[in-house]
Amino acid sequence: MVTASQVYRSTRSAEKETKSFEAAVIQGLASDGGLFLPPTIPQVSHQTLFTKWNKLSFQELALEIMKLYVDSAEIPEQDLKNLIERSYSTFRAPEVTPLAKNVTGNGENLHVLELFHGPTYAFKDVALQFLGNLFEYFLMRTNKDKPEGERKQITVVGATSGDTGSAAIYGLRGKKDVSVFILYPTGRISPIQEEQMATVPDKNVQTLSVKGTFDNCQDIVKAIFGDKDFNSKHNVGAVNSINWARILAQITYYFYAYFQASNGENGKVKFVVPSGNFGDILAGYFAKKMGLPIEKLVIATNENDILDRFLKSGVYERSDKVSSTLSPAMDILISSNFERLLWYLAKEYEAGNGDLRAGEVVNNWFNHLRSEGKFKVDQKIIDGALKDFASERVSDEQTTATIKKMYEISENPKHYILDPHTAVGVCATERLIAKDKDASISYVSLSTAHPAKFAAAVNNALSSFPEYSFERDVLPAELKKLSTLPKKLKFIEKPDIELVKNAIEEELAKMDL
Ligand SMILES: Cc1ncc(COP(=O)(O)O)c(C=O)c1O
Ligand SMILES: N[C@@H](CCOP(=O)(O)O)C(=O)O
Repeated sequence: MVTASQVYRSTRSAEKETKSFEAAVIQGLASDGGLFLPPTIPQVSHQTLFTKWNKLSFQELALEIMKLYVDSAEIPEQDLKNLIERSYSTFRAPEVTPLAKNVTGNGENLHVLELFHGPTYAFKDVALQFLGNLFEYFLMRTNKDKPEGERKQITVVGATSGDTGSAAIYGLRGKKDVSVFILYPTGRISPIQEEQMATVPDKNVQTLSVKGTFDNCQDIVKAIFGDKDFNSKHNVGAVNSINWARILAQITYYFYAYFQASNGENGKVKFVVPSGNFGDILAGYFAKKMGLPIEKLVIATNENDILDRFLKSGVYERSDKVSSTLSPAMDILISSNFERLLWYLAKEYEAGNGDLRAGEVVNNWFNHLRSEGKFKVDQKIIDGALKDFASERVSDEQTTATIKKMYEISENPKHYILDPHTAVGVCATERLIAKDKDASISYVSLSTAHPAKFAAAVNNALSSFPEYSFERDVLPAELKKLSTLPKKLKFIEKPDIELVKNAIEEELAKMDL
């Protein structure tokens, strides 16, 4: 029997009908421009958490969590188990997302959750290795026994500020009946991030370098989803955290890390998440609402601080200009996934727990955002958000200082090197430790990328140390060789949807999928 956590509704929907998991994943963005979510978040008892789940492997946890959101009539348990096993077999760490415990070694209980052991050295791999296999699973089932020419094909279109792009490409490269087009802002990602995308030779992959910002790219992707003719002609698919499967797959490491940090007990654990599009920490929100007793979810932003400003003012307002920072993957003006949190808050505090009323409230807020560039919520919404979230804003100067300090003081291991996004989180974590003065609290700071992806920021912080060498201490051989490979890139001279659609159709015509 399908449950209310295994069907999906748009954050802006006033429709009674809900969609299946497969429909939500394949469609990506709802036709009303909203994001799909489960109207009810499933609950897990403390007994289950602390007598069963606390003993499970990453893969076993992923299965137990995903079963709660996917009806077995849609994906039989054994198939889901196989998808999970295959998705995480590509990770370099047997634990998939290992926790570096007590990194500073001075009783601060500062643990670093290493999410970068996947194929592209960023946390996006955890979801996109799974999503790539999920797309393939659904397409193979849809196309079973269909002759060539009648098979359904998906045209995945994504926007990246650096990491989603390569993770999506590595998750979908070479897969049958799928083409992948990734848009990124020219000159606003690191050299290695560009090389990771552009050096993939697979015929079903094309990277588009767009002269503009990430927000321009994200707006174009959302507009393409809204172009009914183009979408119905090409079956556009989403790999950004627009796609619910991205959030679902990221829930696992919050449970896994909590149990590692608390030694499987019911302890006080705070998670600090370097945030931009809000997809990563939103998965932590689902874990918390499912019953994992997380003390607090802390949003750590760089100078692009819409999330920090909202929690402190209740105003969700797009800044005029995006700041280029040392943590470019978070150089985002509008956090796409925040809408999902707002729906749950609207449902609880504005809509009398009504799904459709919540959709109306969210729709109104985003109509205001579109027409006036901002909207303000009632204090009860903010008070509700603050029960689960806190936020900190970290400058570039503080980011660099944190990379330097951690290199100097870390004990487990010594000379621990942070990428700038992780450093934003660790800086925020150290503020919490100083503020809380509570040795009973464990702090899990998410490390969202390997430092090798951000050479400029890491070298800027550490080059004064005579014993430090980026080539020797940071850069893995498989990333080092990328600079020697030919690049496959297409330049789009301005952030224009028609130029992008034409480029996609030009390349599709050449692809023999
Ligand atoms: C390395 C890195 N850290 C942090 C973030 C922020 O994650 P989210 O966008 O899910 O908030 C991103 C991407 O956005 C990223 O690529
Ligand atoms: N920082 C992201 C931006 C897109 O975020 P997503 O989670 O919606 O894919 C990136 O690395 O591209």
